Amino acid sequence: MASFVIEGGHKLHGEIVPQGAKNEVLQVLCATLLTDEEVTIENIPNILDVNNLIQLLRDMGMKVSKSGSDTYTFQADNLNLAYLESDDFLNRCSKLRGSVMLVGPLVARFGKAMIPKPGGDKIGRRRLDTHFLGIQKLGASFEYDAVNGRFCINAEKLKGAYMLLDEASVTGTANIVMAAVLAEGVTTIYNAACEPYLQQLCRMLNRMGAKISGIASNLLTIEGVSSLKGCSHRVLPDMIEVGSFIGMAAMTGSEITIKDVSYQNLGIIPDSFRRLGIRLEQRGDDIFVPAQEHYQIESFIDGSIMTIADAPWPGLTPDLLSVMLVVATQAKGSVLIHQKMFESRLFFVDKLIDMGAQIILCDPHRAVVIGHDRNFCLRGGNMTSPDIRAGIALLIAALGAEGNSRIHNIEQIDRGYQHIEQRLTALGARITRIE
Ligand SMILES: CC(=O)N[C@H]1[C@@H](OP(=O)(O)OP(=O)(O)OC[C@H]2O[C@@H](n3ccc(=O)[nH]c3=O)[C@H](O)[C@@H]2O)O[C@H](CO)[C@@H](O)[C@@H]1O
Ligand SMILES: C=C(OP(=O)(O)O)C(=O)O
Repeated sequence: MASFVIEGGHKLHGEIVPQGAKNEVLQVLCATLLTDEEVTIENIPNILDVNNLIQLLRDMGMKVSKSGSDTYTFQADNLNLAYLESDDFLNRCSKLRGSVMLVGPLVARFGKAMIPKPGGDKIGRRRLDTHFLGIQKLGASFEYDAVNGRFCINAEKLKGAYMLLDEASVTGTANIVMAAVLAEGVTTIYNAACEPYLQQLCRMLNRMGAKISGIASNLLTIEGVSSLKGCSHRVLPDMIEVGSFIGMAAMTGSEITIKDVSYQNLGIIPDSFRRLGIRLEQRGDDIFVPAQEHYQIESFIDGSIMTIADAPWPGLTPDLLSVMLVVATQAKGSVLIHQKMFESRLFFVDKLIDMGAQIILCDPHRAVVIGHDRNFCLRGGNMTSPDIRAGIALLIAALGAEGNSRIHNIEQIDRGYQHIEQRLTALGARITRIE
């Protein structure tokens, strides 16, 4: 397990460019399975989760060629479907949440798919009912093979259907959409998730010849087509990285410009940081965060304590709450951080409390942060990153702390943040990777 050693207390300064969005890439990579023609994707980040999925596709027989530093072309014209039965396939899928989205395209194009319980962060229950119920509605059968610990999905033919999802699952909606584009007839998905990740997937599929309408809403209508063709696609900047950098600037009192953020696709994220008192300016398509010694958390209009809570898009993504919680530890005022979706994502606050933060963990979903207004500086600590976003949040805490910190298990951070120590070192951070 690799770790980071961080010398805290240094101001950062300069410009940083966000990588392509991890959660979008995982979707569009799976969608390349839907055609035998070439699909070229630009702005693919060099991160563990994405590299693992690309390798998985290669092992399935996908032709993959790299035509630029972040551009790849994929062609699924001669897949080895027998590989899906192998232990190697199941082992690799079980390490990666995104692998669950192989089911939709495989069942749509080849009539069968195989999947173990997928990996990803251990941040609470992560059920797959929405995926399975949706694909079943299209006519596929699901069987759980307890001996090999895998789900086997089969369909002679998929047929369009109406469905009201039990929850607006991000990867669930992507999976169903990818199955429905090649189904016969019309599929209507109500209570669909509509994150920019999904909007991008649907736009790419339409460029491939799919007929999806209602993009960006929670009601998608998909008219099935018999085949899809190749296309080119550019991945949006990673909104979670953008939010992480806003938090990092605030926590370290630094002036940073985050370049080319695709501001119109950030939704409520900038305003959510503003509610913590953080000033940020939109400059063209960049975000400028000025150096701020103090920032004051707003109250609600009736004077009651601010709550920052997650919700399905266009609500606030749960993936930024850990960062916002850390930032609040040095704000003036108090805030309730309410992580509604996941029940095991806030336990990392113990580490922040050890560093001197004032936090009350009310229950697994809710933590109250009483900001220090920089009257007390967090002290460096020795900690382990439990999940990707707690990992980056702890890194931000360490950058703002006095003294040295060590963060173990940084593979969690590497899952989603490209060359993070080099990019932050270029801004003036002191981070060393210890293998
Ligand atoms: C690879 C990928 O894209 N991962 C993202 C994806 O995971 P993923 O697609 O796995 O997450 P889901 O959207 O399915 O659900 C996340 C959690 O929220 C709960 N839930 C979901 C919808 C809802 O309306 N109500 C509700 O309570 C679910 O029960 C689950 O516990 O979306 C999550 C929610 O934005 C993000 O944290 C993950 O980073
Ligand atoms: C929870 C996340 O990732 P995954 O769904 O891949 O575990 C995340 O990106 O914050």
